[in-house]
Amino acid sequence: MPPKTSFDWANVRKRRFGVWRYRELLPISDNVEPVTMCEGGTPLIKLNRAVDGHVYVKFEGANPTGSFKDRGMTVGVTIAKHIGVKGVVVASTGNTAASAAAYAARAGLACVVVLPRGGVAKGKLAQSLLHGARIVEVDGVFDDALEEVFTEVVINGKKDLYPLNSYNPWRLEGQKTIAFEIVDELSEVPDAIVVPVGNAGNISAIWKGFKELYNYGLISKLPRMIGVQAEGAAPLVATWNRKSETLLEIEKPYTIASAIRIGKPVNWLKALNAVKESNGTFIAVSDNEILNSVKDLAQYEGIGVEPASAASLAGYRKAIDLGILNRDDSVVLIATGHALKDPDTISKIF
Ligand SMILES: Cc1ncc(COP(=O)(O)O)c(C=O)c1O
Ligand SMILES: N[C@@H](CCOP(=O)(O)O)C(=O)O
Repeated sequence: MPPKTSFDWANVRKRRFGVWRYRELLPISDNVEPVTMCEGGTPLIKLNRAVDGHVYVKFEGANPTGSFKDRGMTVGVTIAKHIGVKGVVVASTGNTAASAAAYAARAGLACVVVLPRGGVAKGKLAQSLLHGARIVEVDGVFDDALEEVFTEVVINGKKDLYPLNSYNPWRLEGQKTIAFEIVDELSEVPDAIVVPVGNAGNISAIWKGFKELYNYGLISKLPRMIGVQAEGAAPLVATWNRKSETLLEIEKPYTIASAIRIGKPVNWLKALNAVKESNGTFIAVSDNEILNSVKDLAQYEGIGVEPASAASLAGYRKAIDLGILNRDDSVVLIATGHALKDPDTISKIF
């Protein structure tokens, strides 16, 4: 017998479509007021021309700051405000920073963003500035920025700044609602979910969401989780392919998709478990395949995404070629961020 929950699809569907529709499945008591901007409730768009078959894009670029990070931030910043911290801190390739800055502003909290110098797309940097974050730049890549947050804030215990990268479990609680929305809208579970992977929080969170629905008896099957990384920044693909029990880190990750230019994903073990338990896999795609997918989503479907987001379409195509997925499988591709985030890279396509 599955455990009991007061959650009921018919009831929750009376509420606005978005993260807080699923409040019964978020571990936050009713008396806590959310810091929200109506995040989530993003479009699930069936692809007509870029690929054949039953393939949908979950367009997370439609969130308030233009990426899926807002789902995690609404919950994380709600908790930060509730526990009474002065501010929040994140390391970021740009989207986490933009989202943290916006939600902190809304909550009246300070925000410090630690960024890899020269490694953040223009649109994202502008968002952090716009929302009043304090920007600290470090030499190196995202992993060095996260190390800085770990040593300065977590290890040295600067208690007035609350860390909000995706090792913070509240972030994943918000992001798991992607799974709830997919089931809510399709009224069934797709055969596979294809997710671009960087720090590996999102794939872990989405799997957590599906498993919760399953464990509560609200769905009767689980999807396969397919994680996609860029060839030059694919520590999880290497770890998976070589069946390593420790993470095979990449010291100098590089890909044109700066959002997933990450060599030491903090959620690597959760992500490996998600893929293993779901009978999924990790796939590497080239920068060219990513850029072609950006163009195809834009020009065949009208969907404008930043490069990292298009890794899901590139990964889907590769999964079909390799026989990992069939053309008649129903598949949801997570398109993680909006095209306007990274105009410079996109203009290089043409
Ligand atoms: C646009 C975009 N796509 C994908 C990812 C990867 O998500 P995750 O770090 O949760 O694996 C990120 C951030 O890391 C991102 O900003
Ligand atoms: N691409 C991410 C990297 C950090 O991810 P997080 O989910 O751990 O915050 C970003 O936008 O910074």
